[in-house]
Formats: sequence, structure tokens, C-alpha cells
Amino acid sequence: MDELVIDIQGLKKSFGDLHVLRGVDLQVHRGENVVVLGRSGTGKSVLIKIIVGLLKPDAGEVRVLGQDVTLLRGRELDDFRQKVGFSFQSSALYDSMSIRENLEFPLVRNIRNLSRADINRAVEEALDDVGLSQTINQMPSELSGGQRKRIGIARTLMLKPEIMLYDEPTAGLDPITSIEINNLINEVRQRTGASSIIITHDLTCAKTTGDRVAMLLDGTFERVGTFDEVFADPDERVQQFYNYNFVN
Ligand SMILES: Nc1ncnc2c1ncn2[C@@H]1O[C@H](COP(=O)(O)OP(=O)(O)OP(=O)(O)O)[C@@H](O)[C@H]1O
Repeated sequence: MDELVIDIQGLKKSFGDLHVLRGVDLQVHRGENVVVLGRSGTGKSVLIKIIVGLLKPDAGEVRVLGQDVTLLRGRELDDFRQKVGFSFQSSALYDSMSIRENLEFPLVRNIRNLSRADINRAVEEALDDVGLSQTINQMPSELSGGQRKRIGIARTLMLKPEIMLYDEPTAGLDPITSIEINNLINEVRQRTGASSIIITHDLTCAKTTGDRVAMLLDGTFERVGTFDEVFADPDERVQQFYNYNFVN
């Protein structure tokens, strides 16, 4: 657990007069799940976009898998992005493609010289891993929100990323389905050894999946620790966050 896969120091990002990230430090170890909590508009998505090289920071260091993300260009950036899987809030499945085609898409697009048999095997394994083998010939519109989420996660895993970024993985799901997704996030870590950053407002998700929790307050991670350590803090902003979010 000692190897750092993400090492962010003194990260700053503003948009005009809006100082969103004001000196963020964050370390993620190999195989670790880190939950990022914060109210709406605190900069969680901006942080993720900087980690994958979609936005440039104003100041600070962002090292991911040993590379300075701010220096990556062209082919290097493409290769890097294959190692960092981004699971979108909306699942982002292609509605006009079957589940099989959705899962094949990242493979066909990014890896050359794969045989049809290799692709079929990879798709079948990925579906088996998320318990949805029976949906292979269905269309996304025929699946429930929870199933679409699982397929979205399976698709992100097709390229075997070393880091998974989950954006609000349980948003819009009922409590039981949310628990299934939380369990899946933990299974993915166990099976693949990938590290994860999980952005959520859902405290049950934070408690279940996070080895550590980092709370974004006023542009910095002022509170980082286990779930219980962070919420033992009497700070009014921390307690407010806790009290306004349901937890089992
Ligand atoms: N490209 C941009 N240009 C200008 N302002 C931006 C840009 N991207 C984000 N912002 C602003 O930065 C702030 C943080 O946005 P961000 O999307 O990171 O919030 P968030 O914490 O992910 O919120 P939510 O939980 O609602 O998704 C917001 O005030 C947003 O309007």
C-alpha cells in the first residue's frame, strides 16, 4: 500500500475571481479507495478533470502513475488515459448500441490486433464480473438504472485501468441498489487491485467503500482520514455535512 499512484501537492485552480481549488494536497496509494466528499460546486469535478489532464492547474504538482500530468501531450496523454478509467455519473452508455457493442467499443477503439475470439471472451468476462451475463444482447434502454451503472463500470474496466474514478456512483439509485454498487466498487478493487477515487454525497457509499475520506472545504482538503476520524471532528461545516446526508 505504500506506492503512491496519485500525488497532488499545492494544487490551485481559479476561474476568473472564483478560486475553486486553493492549495489541494491528496495522496492515493496503490490499491486504495479514497472518497472525495464536498458540497455541490466545491470543485470535485474540477479536481477529477485535472487528474485526467482535461484541465490545466494554475499552480501545484499533479503526479499520476509517476507522471506529471500537466506535461503529457498527444500519444502520451492517450496512453495515460487508458490507465485511468472514468466512470461517469450518467453511465454514458451509447443508446443505439447493444450491451455487447458498448463493452467492445473501448477495446476496438484502443487496442489493435485483437481477434474476434479475444473480444468476445473479454466482453463475456466483464459481464460475468458484474453479474449481468444475460443482458449481452439487450439495449441500454431495456435495463434498470442500477444495471446501466454496472454496465458502465464494466465498460470502464475493459481497458484494465490502474486507477478508477467514480463520479457519484450511487446518484439516483434506491438504497438497496446503491448498496449493490458499493459492493461492486469494493469487489473491483479486490479483483483488479486498482486504486479508486470515489466522488459522492452518499455517506453510506463513503463509509462502505472508502479506506480514507477526504472532505473538500473552502478549496482545500482540510479533513482527511477514515470515515469515523473525519466525522468525529466537531467543526460545524463537517457536522452540517453529516447531518444533512442520510447514513445507515
Ligand atoms: N470550465 C469552467 N469555467 C468556469 N467555471 C467553472 C468551470 N468548471 C467548473 N467551474 C466552476 O467551478 C466550481 C466547481 O465546479 P465543480 O463542477 O468541480 O463542482 P462539484 O464539486 O463537482 O459540484 P457537484 O457536486 O454539483 O457536481 C463551480 O462554481 C463551477 O461553476
